Order: sequence, then C-alpha cells, then structure tokens
Amino acid sequence: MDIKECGEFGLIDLIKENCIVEPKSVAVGIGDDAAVLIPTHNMLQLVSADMLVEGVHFDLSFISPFQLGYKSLAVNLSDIAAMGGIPKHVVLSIALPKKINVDFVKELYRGMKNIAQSFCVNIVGGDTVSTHDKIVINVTVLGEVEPEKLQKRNGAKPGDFIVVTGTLGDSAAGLDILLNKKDNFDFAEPLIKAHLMPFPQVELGRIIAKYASSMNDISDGLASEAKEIALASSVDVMLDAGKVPFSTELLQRANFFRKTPLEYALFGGEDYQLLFTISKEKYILLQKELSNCNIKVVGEVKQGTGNVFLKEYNGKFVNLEPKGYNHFR
Ligand SMILES: Nc1ncnc2c1ncn2[C@@H]1O[C@H](COP(=O)(O)OP(=O)(O)OP(=O)(O)O)[C@@H](O)[C@H]1O
Ligand SMILES: Cc1ncc(C[n+]2csc(CCOP(=O)(O)O)c2C)c(N)n1
Ligand SMILES: [Mg+2]
Ligand SMILES: [Mg+2]
Ligand SMILES: [Mg+2]
Repeated sequence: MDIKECGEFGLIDLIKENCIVEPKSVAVGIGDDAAVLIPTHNMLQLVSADMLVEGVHFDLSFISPFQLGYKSLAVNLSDIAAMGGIPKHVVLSIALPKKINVDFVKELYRGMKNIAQSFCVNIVGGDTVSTHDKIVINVTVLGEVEPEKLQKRNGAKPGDFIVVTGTLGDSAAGLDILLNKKDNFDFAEPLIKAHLMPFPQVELGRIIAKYASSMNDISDGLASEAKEIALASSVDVMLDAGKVPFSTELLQRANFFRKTPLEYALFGGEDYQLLFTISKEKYILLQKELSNCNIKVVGEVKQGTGNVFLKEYNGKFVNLEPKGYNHFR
C-alpha cells in the first residue's frame, strides 16, 4: 500500500501495537500529547539521542528496513550502556518521503520492536513527518542508573587500565564489503552483521559499571573515543596496537581489505563496543565476575593533558590523531 492512502494517522495506528513491553513504568504511552513515565525511586534518569540519515548512516541498497529499525535503536541503547545504565523507553521520530511503501514502515517497526522487546524497552511515542527526499530517523532513549554505577567520561585516573569489550573493526570492514559490492564470501557474513545489526553491550555495561572509572561506547572509532576519555579526564591514554582485539574473520582475511584491521579499529567506528578505564585492583575483581571473559586490556592511563599515544607494532610511540568518523570533516 502507498503511504498516501494510509496517511499520517493511519500510519501511527499501524505503529502503535506492541509498543509497551514493560507497562509498570508507563502511565501514558502512544496517543496523547506526551507520554507519562514513572521513574524508579532512587535511580538517576538518563537521556540520549542519536539520529540516522539516509545516505550518511545507511544506504537502502544494502540495509533492509528491518535491519535499519534494529540498528536505529541499537546505537541508542549503546549510549545508555556506556553510562552503565538500563535502557527503559524510546521516543521514535521518523521523516519519510511520500513515495515510501507502507510495508517498508511495517518492516522498519518490526526491526525496532524486535530489539525493543529483547531489551525490555518501551516505545512510548515519537513523531511522523514527510520529507521531500531522504529518510531521517531520530531516536531518543531514556534510561536509568544507580548513582554509584553511573559511568562518565571524566573519571579515568593515571595507573588505570584502558579496556574494550568484544572485537573491533568488524563493522567498518563489513561496511567496506557492502560499499564495494564485493561478493559475499562466507567469512564476510559476521562482519556485515556487525555493521548492519550491532549488538549493544547493555548487559556487560551493567557489570563493568560496578568497577570502572570511566566509560564510552565506540561509535566513531577507538582513537576518537579514547581521545574523548583522555580530554574529559585530563589524562593521557597509551594504546598498544598489539593488544587490540580482532575477530578471526577480520584477521584471517586481512589481505582481502583495503585497510589493516588496526586502521578499521582505530578510525572506522560503529563497533558499539564499550571502552572503559578501571584500576588494576578492580580489573581483577571484574575478571573474576566475568568468567567467560569478553574484555581485553588495550593500554594504560598516564598523567597528562588529553593526548592519546599509540605503541605501534614496532614498539615506537606515536601521537594518535582522533581521525575517526567526523560528520563535518
Ligand atoms: N545538536 C545538539 N544539541 C545539543 N546537544 C548536542 C547536540 N549534538 C550533540 N549534543 C551533545 O553532545 C554530547 C556528545 O554527543 P555525541 O553525539 O558526540 O556523542 P555520542 O552520541 O556518544 O557519539 P555518536 O553520536 O558518535 O554515537 C552529548 O552530550 C550530546 O547530547
Ligand atoms: C552508507 C554509509 N556510509 C558511511 C557509513 C559510516 N558512518 C556513518 S556515520 C558513522 C559514525 C557514527 O555515526 P554518528 O557519529 O552520527 O553516531 C560512520 C562510521 C555508514 N554507516 N553508512
Ligand atoms: Mg550522538
Ligand atoms: Mg556514545
Ligand atoms: Mg559520532
């Protein structure tokens, strides 16, 4: 069905089913001038927003509407994970060209509701408007965190380890495959999945939050995110190239790509893994709690003034420019 037949209100009617998965904290959901939410006693409230623009963040020739819906929420839940919090609600605003098909919108929301359900997040409202050309999706996410678990970017201390979750560079390598329209080899599948459907590290973030001194999620690349922690904490960060964790898919097929795994990890972005600092004593406690350890020390925090240095494979230290993804460069 054409979107013109359905209209703005018909569209909202289609969207509003199955939006509330955890009704205890929602007094009013979709259907009024504003949603009414019931915060949990003694919890700090977190709010964050990230927008996705067609042609900048996604290309409809290689992302399905389901995947786009999923990813739009995933990148936002990742920011709540980076604060050590629990995502609770999302507000979804979409701008759609008139030529779009209603089935596209249904699939988009199926992707959104799929991830919302698995993270027990309510869709409590949004806005629907038309655009002349490109699709724009804006997500505002609301979350909660205990005051003692709140993780900011400014708590890194000299002597801390700097640590990442998961593997890095997969998403940027996956994007390269998609952009260059290379044939889909078996090994490419997990890399492409890392790009199209990143998994926000909420559960790990909750555990790390008990021990870490600062945290960030990796949207713009390791170099850029490390710089944000270094600047906010007024310290220097020393990253060790030899310690950056890579997936076997990326490592074994490194020759296949235009860039090295390290370049993808440092400057690629969209990994949506967590980068955090932690004292050496607390790192031992964290490792004990995470028996199936999916974290890796990639360097150390030193006294300083906001610089990031990289120990290259040859042992030489270089000043690392935060030349990750930057919208206006
Ligand atoms: N247009 C804006 N108006 C007000 N605040 C903004 C605006 N854009 C960004 N911010 C704020 O700037 C800070 C940094 O935002 P930024 O988007 O760089 O972080 P991020 O969401 O973690 O990264 P990314 O967008 O790459 O995932 C946040 O506090 C954010 O709320
Ligand atoms: C078609 C297409 N071209 C390029 C990219 C790469 N890209 C876009 S935004 C971004 C950083 C994160 O965004 P933000 O900082 O806005 O959160 C990256 C790495 C993509 N995903 N799709
Ligand atoms: Mg942002
Ligand atoms: Mg972030
Ligand atoms: Mg960014």
